This record gives sequence, structure tokens and C-alpha cells, in this order.
Amino acid sequence: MPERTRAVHVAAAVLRDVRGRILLARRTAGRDLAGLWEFPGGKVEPGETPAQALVREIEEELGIRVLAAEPLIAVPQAYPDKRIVLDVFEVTAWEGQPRGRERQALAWSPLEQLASYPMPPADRPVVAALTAGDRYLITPPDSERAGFLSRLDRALLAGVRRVQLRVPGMPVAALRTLATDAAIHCRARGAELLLNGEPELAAELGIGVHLKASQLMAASARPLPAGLTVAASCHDAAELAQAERLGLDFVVLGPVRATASHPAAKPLGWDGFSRLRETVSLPIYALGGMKAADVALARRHGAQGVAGIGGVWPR
Ligand SMILES: Nc1nc2c([nH]c(=O)n2[C@H]2C[C@H](O)[C@@H](COP(=O)(O)OP(=O)(O)OP(=O)(O)O)O2)c(=O)[nH]1
Ligand SMILES: [Mg+2]
Repeated sequence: MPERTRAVHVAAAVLRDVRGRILLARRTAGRDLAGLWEFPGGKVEPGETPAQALVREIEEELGIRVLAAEPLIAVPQAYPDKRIVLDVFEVTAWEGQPRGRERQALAWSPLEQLASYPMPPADRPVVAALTAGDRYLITPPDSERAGFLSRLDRALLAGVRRVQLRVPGMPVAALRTLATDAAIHCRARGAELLLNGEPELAAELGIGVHLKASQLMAASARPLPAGLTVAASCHDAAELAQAERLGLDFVVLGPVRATASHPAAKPLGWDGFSRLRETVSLPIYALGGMKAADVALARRHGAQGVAGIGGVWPR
């Protein structure tokens, strides 16, 4: 494999006004990615930490003083001419009134309109981190129906916003009943339900579908109309590329760690995860030996969060 060039580290800020709107800046003409909207920020200089670069860049570009910030997500992204890590911080306190000091246009976007601004590829996972769930729950294969729904409620109360119903071998009539019940519970908590491997049943029920890798590779288009979520399981660059080509909403990628359920699969490790992450701009959940407590670690490698069967469910 050719040696990879060093990634340019970029620090960028999520700034919210009192109405919860987020500040975007438009990249000026004559630079790379000109005309696209971005989170204000810029390159980390030698000898600086990303947090120091954030304070300097935000002062230079917006004339405000960052007083406190927390890491949100760091997205490794390969562009045709370079590799970057877009290291995004939530600014929780600042002084001053933002203005475009470099003649760049500014816009305050409500959260639900963020995705409609044309942005560079590295920003899609950032927008997803701001707007969608950090845990993707996959149901255990042996879920007992009654116990399952109350466990699902506990997970939803714990803040889970995405659930994949996966019950291998369940007859379609029983699956239809279970999926209907689960969809009602999810909807009541503002969460979304995806059905593993059954696009026709998902379409009939008006819920999302989660494609197996083999289904993803066999597909020539999104199997559900726009408005219904389509996700897939990926293990390598070819599957990720296919998911991006088909315009999927998000994917899971793994195994990041070795798991008892798939002992033969070679773990990617976080380094392997990051290297694959940078080849596409899809939101990606890390899978394989993940616990809910791994969300922050996953986000440091550009993941939307963690997916899992065992460790991700609340006890
Ligand atoms: N600030 C920022 N940069 C982004 C985002 N998304 C994204 O791909 N980038 C890319 C664009 C650039 O290639 C790189 C940031 O470099 P930059 O050109 O803004 O750097 P800078 O502010 O230090 O300014 P300069 O080098 O042009 O003087 O990261 C984003 O949301 N915010
Ligand atoms: Mg900049």
C-alpha cells in the first residue's frame, strides 16, 4: 500500500444562539471547497493543540472569544488532493458578537435545516452527530416478545433514538406483529425503527430497513422511497462505497473489536475503522464489542456512535 500523506488537522466550532440555531460560514471564493457552508475554524498550526487552534481561529474569523468548548466529533476524511481530520467542538461559552471578519457570509441555521446547506463531505457526519442518535440498538436474536417491549421502553427512556429489529428466522406473520408493536413504542419516544433484511415488509409498515451486506451489494437502488430510512452493514471499503453510491442514510462498520458472536471475523481496530471512515462521508456506527460508554471514543474516530446487541442495551 502506498504510504499515506499526513492528515491536516482542522479545528472547527459549533456555536448556538439562544434559539438553538447553529452558526455556519460560507467559504469564500478562490479557496478549496469555495461557496460551501462550513463550521467556522481552520488548520491547527505546529505547536498548537486543537483546542488552542479553535480559540485562535474563532477569534480571527468571527471576532469572538471562546471561553469553554467540548469535543463533539473528529472526522477523518480523504479529499482528492489531501486528507483532513475535522475536529469539531461544541462551544459552550463565549464572549462577543460573531461577525464575518474575513468577508465570509454567516447564517444561523435551525438544527432541522442544517442538512439542506451544501457543505464539504467531512461535514455530513458532523451534521448527523448533531441531529441523530449516538447509539444504534440491535435486538438480540432470542428476544421474548413481552419482555422485549418493556426492555425496549427502558432503552428509549435512556435516550436511544435508533433501533434495528433483527430476529433471524422469525415467521413473517409474527415479525409483522412484533415490528408493528416495536414501531409504536419507538414512535411514542421520537425514535426510529429499522427492520433487518426485509425491505418489502418495511415498506408495507412504513418503517426503515437495515440491509445485510449481501443485500447491499446486490442492490442497484435504494429499496425504499425517500422519507424511509435505509441503512446497511459494512465490513470493507467496497461495501462502504456501494452504500454511499446508493445514497443510504447511514451504515454500521465492524467488527472494531473481537466479539464472541463472530469469532472468525478479523477486528478492524480503531485505526482500521478510521482508515475506512475517511473513504466515504456517510454517518457510520462502530460495531463489534461496543458498549454505550464507548460513544465518546467512537466519536473521536469519526463514528456517529456505537451499534450493538449486548453492550449497548441498558441493564
Ligand atoms: N473550518 C472548516 N474547514 C472545513 C470544514 N469541512 C471541511 O472539509 N473543511 C476543510 C476545508 C479546508 O480544506 C480545511 C480547513 O482549512 P481552512 O482553509 O479553513 O483553513 P484556515 O481557516 O486555517 O485558513 P487558510 O489556510 O485558508 O488561511 O478543512 C468545516 O466544517 N470547517
Ligand atoms: Mg477557516
